[in-house]
Formats: sequence, structure tokens, C-alpha cells
Amino acid sequence: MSAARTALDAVYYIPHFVTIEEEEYLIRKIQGSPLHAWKQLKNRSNGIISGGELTPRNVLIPKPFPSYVENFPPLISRVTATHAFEGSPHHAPNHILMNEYLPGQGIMPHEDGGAYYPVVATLSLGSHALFHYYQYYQEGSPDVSDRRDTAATSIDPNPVATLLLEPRSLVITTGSLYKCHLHGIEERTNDQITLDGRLADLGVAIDNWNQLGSEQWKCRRDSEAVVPRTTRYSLTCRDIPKVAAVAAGSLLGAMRR
Ligand SMILES: O=C(O)CCC(=O)C(=O)O
Ligand SMILES: [Fe+2]
Repeated sequence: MSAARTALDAVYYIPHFVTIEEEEYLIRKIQGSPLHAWKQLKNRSNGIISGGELTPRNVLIPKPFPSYVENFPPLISRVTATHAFEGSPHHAPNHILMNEYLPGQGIMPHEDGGAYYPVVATLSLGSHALFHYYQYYQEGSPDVSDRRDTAATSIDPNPVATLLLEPRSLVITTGSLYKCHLHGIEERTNDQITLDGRLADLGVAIDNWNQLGSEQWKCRRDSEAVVPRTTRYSLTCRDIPKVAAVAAGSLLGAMRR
């Protein structure tokens, strides 16, 4: 079995995870968040954290989720119903990171690290993105002798898997794709997508081509389309195993605020 095939066993793509009305509502809520809620996050665009902050020792100081992810849409329970978090300590996500990407912005290949249970569910809103999974160079591969010995060059730039994340879709990453691979989004203002499901400039196949929810990618007269990116919001849902005990009084206080 090829590395890409094995890797793909650990990823699930669900189109139409939220409706257009829910998407519009979520985007309105995210855009209406107070300025102080937005944080400049390491290696990435601006983000809003909900569910609580992490201490340097990776302990979550829990905070109630805003109603727009608990109730409308019932995102937490809908993500939980996928069973993706069945084996996780809380059997449900307890933390959401919202990222904003303007056209031309992306996120460098990275691993999410050990603070989280190794399952991540990511909802895309507003714009599509091309999401790549990468591997580290394997010992003995022909490229190893050529590269300089730095962390940056130890990543194989050819993705092991590439997904087209449509607006309103959910992607769940588990297993070796979470634990041993990296993931990232290239910084582009548009993507050149061929009618047979390839990225023309990178020469890679889109692995979820047959699972896409919209026909817009396939019903075209030209064989290759330049698809502009617009502003994308992503909601990355995770389970943080270590949670600090918070006194009931302070939780009630937080809920009233
Ligand atoms: O925005 C995304 O789709 C990915 C975000 C991500 O990888 C992260 O926040 O760690
Ligand atoms: Fe990540």
C-alpha cells in the first residue's frame, strides 16, 4: 500500500456539514467578535480561541463555548455525532480554534502537537482551501543525501495527500496523519484546478475529488479553472485531555457574562 493510500485511511471528508444559512450566521458571529477576542497566533493568521485557554503545561482552563457553536448550529453535538471523538477523554471536542485566512494567506506545514487528543475536526466556511498533508523525508530516500541538515529541509515538499476543502465541509484527521505527518495550506490567491481533479501547478491529484459536495468543480467547459480564494474561516475542534478544575462559582460567573 502506498504512503498516500495508508495516510488516507485516517482522514474523513464530509461535505455540506453545515447549511448555507448556518454558514452565513457563523461568519456573521465570527466577524462581529470584539477585536480583543482576536489573537495573533504563532505561525498562522489571526484566530479566536473558544472553550478556554491552554496553560504552558497544556492544561485547558475551561470556559463555556459561545452559544453560536453550542446551539445554532449545534456544532459540538454534530461533530460528536460523527463518532470521531468516541475514543477521546471527553468523547467530544472541548476546544475550538477559529482561524481567518485572507486570499494569499495559508499556514506553514506543521504538526498540532501533544496538547491534544490525536483527532481534529475542521469546519471550513466562506472559501475553499487546498489542504496538504506532508511527511518527513524517510531515512534512505534519495533526497536525503541532497538536503542540508535543517529542520526546514527535512519535510518532503511533495504532499502525501491533498484535499479540496469546500466551504461548509468538515474534515476529520486521525491516526498516523495526525501523529506522524504535517499539514498545511499554501499561500495562494487562487488555485488551478483541472477538470480531472488535479492541481495544475503542483501536479498533484485531489484525493477527495469523488467526495466533493458541489458540482461546480466538474461542470465547466474549460479543462482548467483558476479558482480565486476569498476569505476563509476555519473552526478547528479538538479534545484537550487535561482540564483544570474550575470552581462552580467562577463558571457560573463566566456563563452570566
Ligand atoms: O485552518 C485550517 O484549516 C487548519 C488550521 C490548523 O492546522 C491549525 O490551526 O493547527
Ligand atoms: Fe494544524
